[in-house]
Amino acid sequence: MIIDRLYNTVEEKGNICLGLDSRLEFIPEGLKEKYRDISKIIFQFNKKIIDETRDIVTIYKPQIAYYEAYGIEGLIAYKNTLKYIKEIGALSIGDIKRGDIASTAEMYGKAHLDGEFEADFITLNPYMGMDSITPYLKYIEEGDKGIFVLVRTSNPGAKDFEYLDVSGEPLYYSVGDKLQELASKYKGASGYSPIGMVVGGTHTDEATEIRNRYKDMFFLIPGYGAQGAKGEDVNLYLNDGNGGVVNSSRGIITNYKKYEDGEENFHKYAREAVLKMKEDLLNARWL
Ligand SMILES: O=c1ccn([C@@H]2O[C@H](COP(=O)(O)O)[C@@H](O)[C@H]2O)c(=O)[nH]1
Repeated sequence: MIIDRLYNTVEEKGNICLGLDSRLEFIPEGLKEKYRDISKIIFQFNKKIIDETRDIVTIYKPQIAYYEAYGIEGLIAYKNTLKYIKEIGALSIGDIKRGDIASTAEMYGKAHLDGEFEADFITLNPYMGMDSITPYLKYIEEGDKGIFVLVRTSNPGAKDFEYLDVSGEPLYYSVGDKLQELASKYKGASGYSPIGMVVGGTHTDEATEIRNRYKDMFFLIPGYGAQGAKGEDVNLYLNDGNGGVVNSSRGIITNYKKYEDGEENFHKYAREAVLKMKEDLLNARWL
């Protein structure tokens, strides 16, 4: 199962999920002058970063908004990035956060777990209910794919709805419990399911409770770096160093901007940021 591949890659390389939120403002001028076409500029930026980090990164997560924003050219870059990640034998999360009625969800599944935008995992928004999730199960059963569903997100606005009281508990537990029930039907050798949860690393008060309640769920943990979460925060969401991948996007891909020679060496500074993050996570584990 894809989740066992992810689990084993975490054992081998650690927890880093590198977010490819590759907006043009984040791309060095030299690369823009060299390639000119937006699709090539973005793809070459991603490729250089992937090539420089593939031995220390567990999974790559392009966020589709950063590609859609540039129209067809951006989507070509999105497609080619996912294709390249697959070609080199690395893992991908298509961060698409879709959620719609079943007949529409079927088409999202076809596009993002099978079609031109095929990724190993995709992110989903469960707000419309479990019938917006079930159309993706056939890709888990037959296509060896996985999903990460939003449960308690990293943004400040998470408090607006996700924390609303439902029978004495925050709403995110209603979502989490339903997902855990569904996930229990699909378990890999690692003990985890290809149905995982998105749990932001920026809120820590409830971290231990969430981790203990969903001990057997694999987490995608955004919020590290640019949004303020630190190693000791995100570590609360891991299970002895596994059971989750920690995403950082801006913190890695724009690290080069801090250096005078950054533009020519953007990929090297991305690697530096990954190494620093790995060390931070490792230190947090032994605190
Ligand atoms: O709760 C969530 C869910 C998804 N994200 C996504 O993760 C990255 C974070 O980027 P940074 O630059 O590291 O802040 C981005 O693609 C978000 O769309 C999230 O932040 N929080």
